[in-house]
Amino acid sequence: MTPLAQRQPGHLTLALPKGRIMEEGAALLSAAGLPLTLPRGSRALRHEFPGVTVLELRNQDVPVYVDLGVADAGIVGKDVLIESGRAVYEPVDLGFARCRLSLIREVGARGPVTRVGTKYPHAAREYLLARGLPAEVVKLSGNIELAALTGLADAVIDLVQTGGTLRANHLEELDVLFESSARLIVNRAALKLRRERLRPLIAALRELTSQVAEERA
Ligand SMILES: Nc1ncnc2c1ncn2[C@@H]1O[C@H](COP(=O)(O)OP(=O)(O)OP(=O)(O)O)[C@@H](O)[C@H]1O
Ligand SMILES: O=P(O)(O)OC[C@H]1O[C@H](OP(=O)(O)OP(=O)(O)O)[C@H](O)[C@@H]1O
Repeated sequence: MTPLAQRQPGHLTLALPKGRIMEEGAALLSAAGLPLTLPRGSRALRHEFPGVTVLELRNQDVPVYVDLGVADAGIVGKDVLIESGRAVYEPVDLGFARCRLSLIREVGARGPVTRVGTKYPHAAREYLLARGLPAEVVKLSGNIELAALTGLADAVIDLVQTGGTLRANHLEELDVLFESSARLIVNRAALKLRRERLRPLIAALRELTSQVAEERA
């Protein structure tokens, strides 16, 4: 991929994560006026449309591609953005993929928290440090709640939305670290170099998401 400054200023490169954000994210970008129709079942990782390229990435890689300027903008969960520590511009809360990052234990668990399993080690360490809890943090990759059920850890820090996973596994939420939703993120240099493409996109997404917020209220 050509570096930011060498790509045509009128062309946008967007980073979208495969998984639960992809479909709604692409639909919002289309509603905001970008000509995207992502193919279903394709193994292609890069999709070309008039004036727009979409890169299909893992969630954690979206802030990296945007911060390093390979993508001009992207969509990612606030949880992943916080964990990445990347100082990208975050102009729009898109209002979907709402969930919260929480401290979770087995119902009725007693004793000190000495080891915590999580996919979010930076956020977890910061949280534990702020509370003076000297627990070890173990980085895991999925089905995080199993760590609390099996004794791998005596608590986990993971996402909660409906609470269905907690109820199905006899777990309880003890504290909320932060709330999350999908965000538009933008490379700061691209905001200047591709101002005439990015400013209208940001404005359209703000307009669309404020409509969504009004409909919800
Ligand atoms: N149960 C949920 N309800 C609503 N939003 C969620 C839920 N779980 C995760 N999210 C949000 O959606 C984002 C993407 O979730 P998704 O399930 O696609 O990721 P994943 O497949 O677990 O990630 P990875 O790429 O690490 O495998 C998360 O970063 C979070 O912001
Ligand atoms: O409160 P709930 O509505 O049950 O949602 C919370 C669950 O959703 C996410 O998992 P996901 O289904 O994405 O699987 P994962 O563990 O592979 O990320 C998250 O990690 C929780 O396990």
